[in-house]
Amino acid sequence: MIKVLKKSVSIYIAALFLSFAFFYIVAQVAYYAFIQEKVEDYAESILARSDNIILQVREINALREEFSVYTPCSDPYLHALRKRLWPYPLIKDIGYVEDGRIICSALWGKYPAPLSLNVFKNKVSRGSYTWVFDAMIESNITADVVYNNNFSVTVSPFAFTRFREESTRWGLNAVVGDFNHKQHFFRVGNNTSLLENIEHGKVHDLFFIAEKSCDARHDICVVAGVRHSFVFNDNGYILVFLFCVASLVGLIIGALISKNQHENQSLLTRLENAIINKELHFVYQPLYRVKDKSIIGVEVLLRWNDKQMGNIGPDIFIPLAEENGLINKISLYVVEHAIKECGAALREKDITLSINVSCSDICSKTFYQRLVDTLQHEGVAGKHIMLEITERQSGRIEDIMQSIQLYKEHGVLFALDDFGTGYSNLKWLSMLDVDEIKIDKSITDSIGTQSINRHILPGLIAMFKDMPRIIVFEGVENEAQHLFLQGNLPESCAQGWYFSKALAFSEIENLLAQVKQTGECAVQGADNDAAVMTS
Ligand SMILES: Nc1nc2c(ncn2[C@@H]2O[C@H](COP(=O)(O)O[C@H]3[C@@H](O)[C@H](n4cnc5c(=O)[nH]c(N)nc54)O[C@@H]3COP(=O)(O)O)[C@@H](O)[C@H]2O)c(=O)[nH]1
Repeated sequence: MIKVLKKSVSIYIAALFLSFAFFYIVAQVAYYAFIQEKVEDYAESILARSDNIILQVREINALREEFSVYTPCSDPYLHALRKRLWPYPLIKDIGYVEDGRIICSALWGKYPAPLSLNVFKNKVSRGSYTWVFDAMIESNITADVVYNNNFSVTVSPFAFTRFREESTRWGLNAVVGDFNHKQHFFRVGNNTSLLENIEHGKVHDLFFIAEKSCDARHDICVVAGVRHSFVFNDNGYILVFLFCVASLVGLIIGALISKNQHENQSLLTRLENAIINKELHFVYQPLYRVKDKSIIGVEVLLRWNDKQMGNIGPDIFIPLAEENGLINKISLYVVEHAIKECGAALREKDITLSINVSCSDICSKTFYQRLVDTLQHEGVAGKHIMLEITERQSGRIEDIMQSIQLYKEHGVLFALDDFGTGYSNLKWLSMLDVDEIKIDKSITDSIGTQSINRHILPGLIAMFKDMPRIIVFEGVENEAQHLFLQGNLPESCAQGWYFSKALAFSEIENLLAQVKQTGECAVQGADNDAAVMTS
């Protein structure tokens, strides 16, 4: 009980941990993508704004001729400047420049003392324009001014306010420069020196997201960047939300796994008890020779009828037994009880009993000894037993090859099951000394259909025609399949619902008796079959 409880707790802890890890990673990746997009938008918006300013400056500059009719700095001149300035939201002022000094402007009128633009150091010359960044126009008033000849345009200090606000809010940085980033015009943010270093490849920082947006027309580039913070540093609500979702998902997954484990565990315990209490029983499916429908043997198939859970198919409990180390116990049980049940019929009718075994059974000394002892005890010759193996329960093929020889000393036969599937293939066929090859139902199903497997059939038939092995087609369900086999491989054998479903032992006894009484089909032994196939 404590063990089960401990296991359940571990499952819940693991599920919660994985769920937290999953949501944490997803949140981080999503947040990274979000921030990257934001930085991209930021760079593009600054570039668009810069482009816009340049266009407005050029536009105003192109109209300068209309002021030339007035005396510079006269009232009509200033009035014309103000009128021209009005429709440009990103331009704050237009001024008249003489010898690198602004004499008057639309906003300030005539300057009491001309404003010398030559004293400012933060200057960039671009063609006929000179940009002066952070020019101090009045005490505490700075702005970017661009001028050429007698004309200056002052960019609104609020043109980039939005970007400064965004910078404060998200920690964004931007550097605006020329296309090759040799000249930097202006910067936004507190971490622009790191951004510049990253941009110039001097520093590599995985956690700094940088994006570039350029416009070749205006020879301008904006590099924007931000240090990637963890999603939870920025928003506690997201942390709480993620914690709740991850806990819920973790608990649901934990409960599902626990339930599944519990069910499997109880099924396993039930199976263990069923073996101990001999509650498993057998049905037998006959194998027929195709050409005359005579019975050459029977395959024993295990059935389990649990008192509480009802019928549980071998496709469920055999894999469960394989996964949990119970398959050997099951095989021992089958060998002992099925040979005992069928012993007389095998001897009298000279047929084979096919038994599904796992590769680990064949290599097990206990299994070998139990089979030999049972054969001796029941007085059944080894040639009446056909052990069916498949690569599904794989083992070392060299060990299996060796073990097969031991059984062969007692005349026991071997069949390679499920041939044509991934579990049984030519490599195994070439390496193992088997007496019978059972062609998987998926190949039989393709007879007379458009299935892709039908392309395999002609090759298989050609290959098996000359092969000294008993060939059994599994899962024959209709007459068309039977007729096809009769026409193409009459010496082969078949098993399937077309002939008979798996029957209780008493029914098999009746069937064998009828066959003998009516004399329709001669019952032949495996030895005869082998002889027929080789001839
Ligand atoms: N190791 C052991 N494996 C065993 C044992 N008993 C059964 N099994 C394996 O379980 C798988 C499912 O078996 P089962 O449900 O019994 O199905 C068998 C036949 O009923 C089915 N079959 C036969 N003819 C037809 C048909 O015409 N149509 C159709 N849809 N199904 C058909 O095929 C199964 C037999 O397959 P095979 O063993 O490959 O010959 C199955 O893998 C069994 O091997 C056991 O005691 N030990």
